[in-house]
Amino acid sequence: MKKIFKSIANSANCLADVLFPPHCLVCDSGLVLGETDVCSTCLSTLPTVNDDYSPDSLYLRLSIELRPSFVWAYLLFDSKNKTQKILHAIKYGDAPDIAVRLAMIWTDRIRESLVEADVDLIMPIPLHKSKLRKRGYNQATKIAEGIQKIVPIPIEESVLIRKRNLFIQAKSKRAKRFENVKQVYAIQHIEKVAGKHILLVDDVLTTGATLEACGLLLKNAGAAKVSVALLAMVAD
Ligand SMILES: O=P(O)(O)OC[C@H]1O[C@H](OP(=O)(O)OP(=O)(O)O)[C@H](O)[C@@H]1O
Ligand SMILES: NC(=O)CC[C@H](N)C(=O)O
Repeated sequence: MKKIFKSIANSANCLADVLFPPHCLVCDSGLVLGETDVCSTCLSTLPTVNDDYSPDSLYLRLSIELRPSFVWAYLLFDSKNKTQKILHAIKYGDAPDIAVRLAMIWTDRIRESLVEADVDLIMPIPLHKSKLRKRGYNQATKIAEGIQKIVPIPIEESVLIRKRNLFIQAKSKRAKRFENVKQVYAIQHIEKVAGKHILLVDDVLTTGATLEACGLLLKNAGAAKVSVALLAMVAD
């Protein structure tokens, strides 16, 4: 029975591909066999932090108080660039799979340093439960899943919580972003944090206010080290 349903679902997918051929999320060209979400040309020409920008500026955006052990960011985000299109598709366009895939590509490149960093737990920046219900997934969790497929570190989602849903960072000006994050995040089950090296994961960093707020909560709860991994960062 399961097999019959599977083959009906496969045929429906094939029919949908014929009627509505898939297009690249970035350049809108038709995708060829083997390509999903983003065409290989766009994938190979995405602006990356290391190639196009100094990764040191990411450290500078996070406070001395947080002092992350490692910071990683893959793509450079600029208004109207390819990265913005991808991140908007991930966040607002119901395209979570590309988040997993990009995280896998990127983790494969940094695999050695990630293994060496000896991280105990991955914690995606949480969404408020009402937003999670509406979006259907947390984009940061999808990125964490991609990382985990390459380097198997447990993902822990019961510690960091988003208790208020009042603000959207993407719509706020710089100073307001630091105000927004106060009182928004909280932690529970702090026994899971003590002495651990935690890798905080998010889709994009702009001011660093979100990571800072969550990272300091974890440090104050006894985390031994906090590191940071971002699919993208906004250029200064
Ligand atoms: O570095 P910052 O200035 O803090 O900005 C980064 C944050 O902004 C976005 O969240 P946003 O509230 O826009 O969206 P979401 O909750 O809908 O994912 C993004 O997902 C990061 O979490
Ligand atoms: N949340 C962010 O800071 C994303 C950067 C940008 N404002 C965008 O969404 O296009």
